Amino acid sequence: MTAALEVRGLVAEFAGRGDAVRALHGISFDVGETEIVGVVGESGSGKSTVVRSITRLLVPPGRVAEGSVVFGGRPLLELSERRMREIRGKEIGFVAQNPFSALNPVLRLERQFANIAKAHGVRVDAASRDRALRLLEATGVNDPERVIRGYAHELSGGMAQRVVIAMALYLNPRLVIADEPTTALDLTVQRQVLDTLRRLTSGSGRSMLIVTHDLGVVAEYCDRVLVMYQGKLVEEGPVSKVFTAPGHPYTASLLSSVTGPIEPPGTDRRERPGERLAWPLRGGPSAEAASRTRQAEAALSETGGA
Ligand SMILES: Nc1ncnc2c1ncn2[C@@H]1O[C@H](COP(=O)(O)OP(=O)(O)OP(=O)(O)O)[C@@H](O)[C@H]1O
Repeated sequence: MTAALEVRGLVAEFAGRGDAVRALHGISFDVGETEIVGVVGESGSGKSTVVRSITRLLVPPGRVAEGSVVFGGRPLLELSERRMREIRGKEIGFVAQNPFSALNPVLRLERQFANIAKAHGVRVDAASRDRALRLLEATGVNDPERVIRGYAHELSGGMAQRVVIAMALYLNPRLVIADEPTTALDLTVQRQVLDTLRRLTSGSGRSMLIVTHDLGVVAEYCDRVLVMYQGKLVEEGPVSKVFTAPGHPYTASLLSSVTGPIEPPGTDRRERPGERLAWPLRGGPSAEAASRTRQAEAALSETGGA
């Protein structure tokens, strides 16, 4: 598979009073064209630092000390900030955890779409507005014409994240990077937003790198998984393989540490006590995801997580 993104030997550190603290210890991985890759690991393992390093959004005291990131043949870490800004938004769409931090509170949403277009030299006209409306509709925003004339504060969290996804996809990026895109949302809307993200990603030849702490999300939505532990990539591979036969003790413990069922966002656990990873089987989006889930379920019982 051709790689959309190639990360090699990424080392990131945070400067402190004394020695710099190393947050990433030489991370290497690829994201293939059209692939959805999940990044999992405990809090502090470096997931967000990977994403920020790749997108060059790591701010001081953080810095990338070593390594390379090649996207579409270009070395991202060596580009000027101006060139990087052109790539971000146009070729790489970014969806952050909190949608309201990504939206401007004082500008109407249509103006924000127009600003994205303008910043990338794309003509702002009826056709570009129409494209924003169609994308909002595709992300599940009701009455996009009304919404686009309004402000961020008028939106629920779920609707705001749909708007952010529409903005991230507005200029048709080849790669979408999402850092815990549903963590800030109510459980009831998390799954709808993830379904939207996947539909608009995999159906259109895009690749996605998604950071999540939710193994159920990985089981259902991702092709491959990267497992991080203390700033290192300890395991990577197809979800079906890693979840059924984890090769690293940390992955096994991550799987076995799931003490309750891995559920779709919004599921009332009391409804189905004892079930594990069974949710895509109940009207889930694809047979493939269901099969992955069955495999993960088997892995959980093998690793003693029941
Ligand atoms: N601004 C900062 N200053 C100093 N150290 C930091 C800073 N941000 C992150 N770190 C350190 O870098 C390491 C990786 O953090 P990072 O936020 O990437 O982890 P994470 O896996 O995304 O965690 P979480 O799931 O909680 O978001 C941690 O040890 C953290 O303490």
